[in-house]
Amino acid sequence: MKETTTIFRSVLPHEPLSLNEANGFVHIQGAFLPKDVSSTSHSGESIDNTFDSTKAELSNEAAIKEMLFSALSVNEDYLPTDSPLKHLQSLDEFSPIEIEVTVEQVKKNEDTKKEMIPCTKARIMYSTPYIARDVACFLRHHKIAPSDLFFPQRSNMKVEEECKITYSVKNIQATQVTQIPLPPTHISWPRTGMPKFRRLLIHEHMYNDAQAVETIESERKQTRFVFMTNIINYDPTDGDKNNDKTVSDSMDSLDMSMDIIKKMRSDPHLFQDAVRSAIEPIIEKVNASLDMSESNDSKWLTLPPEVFVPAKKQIAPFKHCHIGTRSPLHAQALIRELQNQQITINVNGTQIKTGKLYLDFADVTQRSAAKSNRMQKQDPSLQLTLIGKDFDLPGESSKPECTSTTNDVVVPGLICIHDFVSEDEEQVLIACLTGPNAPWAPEQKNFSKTGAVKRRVQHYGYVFDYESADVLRNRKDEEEKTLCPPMPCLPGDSWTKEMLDLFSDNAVKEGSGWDILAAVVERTRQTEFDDNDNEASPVKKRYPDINQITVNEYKRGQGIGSHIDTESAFSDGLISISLGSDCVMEFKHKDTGVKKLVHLPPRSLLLMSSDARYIWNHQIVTRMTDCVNGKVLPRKTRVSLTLRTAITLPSGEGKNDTTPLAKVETRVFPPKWGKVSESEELEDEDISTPETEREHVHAVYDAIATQWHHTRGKRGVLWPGATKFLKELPKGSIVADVGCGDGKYFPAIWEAGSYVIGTDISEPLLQTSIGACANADTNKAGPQNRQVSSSKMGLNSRPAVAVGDCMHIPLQSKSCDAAICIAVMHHLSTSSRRIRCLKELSRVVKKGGMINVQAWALEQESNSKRKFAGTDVFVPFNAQPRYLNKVNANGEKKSQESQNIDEKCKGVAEMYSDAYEGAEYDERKGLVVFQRYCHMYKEGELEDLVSKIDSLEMVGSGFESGNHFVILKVV
Ligand SMILES: O=C(O)CCC(=O)C(=O)O
Ligand SMILES: [Fe+2]
Repeated sequence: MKETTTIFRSVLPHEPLSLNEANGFVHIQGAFLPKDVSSTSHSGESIDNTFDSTKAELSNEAAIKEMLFSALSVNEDYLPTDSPLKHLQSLDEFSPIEIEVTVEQVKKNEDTKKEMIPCTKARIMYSTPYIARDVACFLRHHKIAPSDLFFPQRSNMKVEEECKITYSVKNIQATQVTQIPLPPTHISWPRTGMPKFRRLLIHEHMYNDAQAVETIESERKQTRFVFMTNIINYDPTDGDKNNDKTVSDSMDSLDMSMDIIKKMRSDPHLFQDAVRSAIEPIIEKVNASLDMSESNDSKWLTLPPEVFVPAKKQIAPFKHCHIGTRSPLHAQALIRELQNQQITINVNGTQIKTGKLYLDFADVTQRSAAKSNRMQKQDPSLQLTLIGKDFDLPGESSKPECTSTTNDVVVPGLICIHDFVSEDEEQVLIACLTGPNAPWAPEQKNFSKTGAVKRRVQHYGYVFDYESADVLRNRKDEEEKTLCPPMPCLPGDSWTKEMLDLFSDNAVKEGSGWDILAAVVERTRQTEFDDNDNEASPVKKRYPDINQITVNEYKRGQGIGSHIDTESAFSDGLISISLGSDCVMEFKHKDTGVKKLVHLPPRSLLLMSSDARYIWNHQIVTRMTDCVNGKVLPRKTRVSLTLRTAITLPSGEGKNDTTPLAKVETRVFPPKWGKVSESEELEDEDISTPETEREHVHAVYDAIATQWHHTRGKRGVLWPGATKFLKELPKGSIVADVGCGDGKYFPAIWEAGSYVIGTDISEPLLQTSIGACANADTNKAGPQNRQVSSSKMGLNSRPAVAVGDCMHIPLQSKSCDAAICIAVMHHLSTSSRRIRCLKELSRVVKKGGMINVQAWALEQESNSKRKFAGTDVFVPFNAQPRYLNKVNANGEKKSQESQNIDEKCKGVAEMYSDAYEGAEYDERKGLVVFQRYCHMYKEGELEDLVSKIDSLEMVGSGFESGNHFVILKVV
């Protein structure tokens, strides 16, 4: 960390965090000491003072820094399950950026003034103040002792052995600190950034308790935040060409051209200014009634309130805003005057009538505090006392993010079966249907990049064409490549229920989502549904002809407009299976308009038949939460399976004389769009790079290279098996490290007395493997040094590295004595490419030479935080924009050089998600989330591949740290 004279101060409990601050800092104290400084160990035993600082390569402070860095960094798997740190480490971005450590003597306490004890202080820098806050809260709330931080890793920590660090028993004291000076007055809040708001819970501040009010007043002075919603109910997803013309809650009187929406989208200040001028008169009225002579604070009361508008990317960007007021009186006046009102706002000269406004108090205090408060009971009646004036509670529709509840819904023909799918099945199904092999309908293949979020869909068997509202085998132009993927089916027929369950259990173990989908379809076809429509003579209903699946993915906040599924396209009996999230489906009678709200829990099956299918519209309203029997259920990503029977309808005849279309099914997984080649063999020969790998492997590593090296490579956690393999090679071997990445294994190869030639397809990653050359003069080969130092090597040389694809390793045949290929094969997406990689390894290694291949395993240890729900999955990587390569304002990649964008970190993060395919922007954290394609190897799978190659002999195989490995000999 750079020397700095800037003073750090604690962040106050109610202080809004500043987005001006690119980094966040946590200060921890009083915990861990090198043995030579302290006199007793944490267990109270006296310790030997054998610490020899001349032996240690690092100073005490540097050693502690090293350990802290390692302990607080996210490390794949090496923390035991019971470590409290596991919780914190579930996210990559929690890795510290810099740590500054000082060890000093401090007075023990005031009474024993003389007694000085050693104390360690560290200031840890994180990428944003929000992460720093999370870490500080975590350390405090979990009462983390130094031993919790370090002990679990002892075996992995050479530094610890060398430096003999000892621990005090006291918990680590953690505070969030900042360099930003306190605002000069209590009335200011950051104007340039958006504070993170949350709803203010009534009981939190107990406004009806005079004493509490006083305390809060003195703490937070006069600032109050108000949330206002239903301003403009414009939802950009409404315009989709779906069968679902969204009948959102939009107000009837809204008469607004797309033009003004476009203008507002390009300049959110227009909306902000419009709201600000609309509320100004109310504030002025309050100000006029105030006695300005009363208090010193009077001058600030006249300051205007601040309007915070949602970020551009929000689904309903002009629906709500937050208003920061200078006084509780302002806030109350706004809530009183505007509650349930429709007002007219002036956007750049255009008059827009708002919906019925709903306002409530909001806050910017810590989320964790809010969370614990939320556990306490809430009394909704307090809402009225709070505002201090009787007025009608806003109607259901104007309540933000919440629906009302309906118990015992009766819609004739509607049946909901809970737990139709098991939790295990659900997990694997979701991983498969949202994973790398999912055949999204072409126009919706990409992750959403703009505000107009499109629901992604998949079709199997028949395409539902949203334009013609009909079912088609292929899309309009009849081209073969537009043939829709067939439905996955079971092997053979005559499946009993027991056989189905067994089959599905096994598919769960094998991570095969397609088999589970096939089993769930068959289970549905076999289900006998009660007929709640016809209680007098109950007949069971069955739908054995189901021949079409539509998969809908609803990201949080997405929905589907009110509709009745096309009658001429599908028979009676529509089935919707919900996965991943609760949701409320709204049914509205076609003629009477009667509405019924139905709660669909995850894993449930909903059958719409007879009336429910033909005379009730169904809809999922776009919103973030649902309210079921008084309980607010936040929505998560919901994946639904709509199972239907596509039909031909002879003209002129009734809906009962329909013929189901033929089933189109397959056992070739993953089902794909287009004509499936007759001979699978032919396809197997193809080793060209699939798009999935380009976007979700190559581009990702190029983009994240710097961070990868910084947060993972540098810590140099090596698989012991690989190190052992290297040690056993004859000294002086030339070792090809295929897919060497940032050269994590280079020092180990050197230490084993061999020479390395590293190849990798990612040039930026390869750059980091040679970048540490400048450290050659420190004479150290260590985790910080990828290559070998001058003293050890006799030469000031760098390792030989080359950019190259493992499909064509850029080395001559038989040029190496051995090869390692670690964590590479799990990024290859076809079996032909996996076989080719092994063939290439065997080609470059001499006869008799050894090869070590390691790849991620489907089967993870029970204590691992990694769990893979399928064989082909996306594994997210949270990237901090500051590490990413440069992009310009249009989201185009500019160059490979990495840049420092501390200042504008948050603001530009969005651009990165535009520049990189398969990356999404996490707004809350200001991070770019990349999805890495991974194929998880089942036990024995590597061995099977090896057996296909004559020139390779299996010498050993095994499992370590979540990976399968094979040791091969070239014969
Ligand atoms: O997602 C759902 O549950 C319903 C989907 C639906 O109504 C449709 O695809 O027609
Ligand atoms: Fe539908």
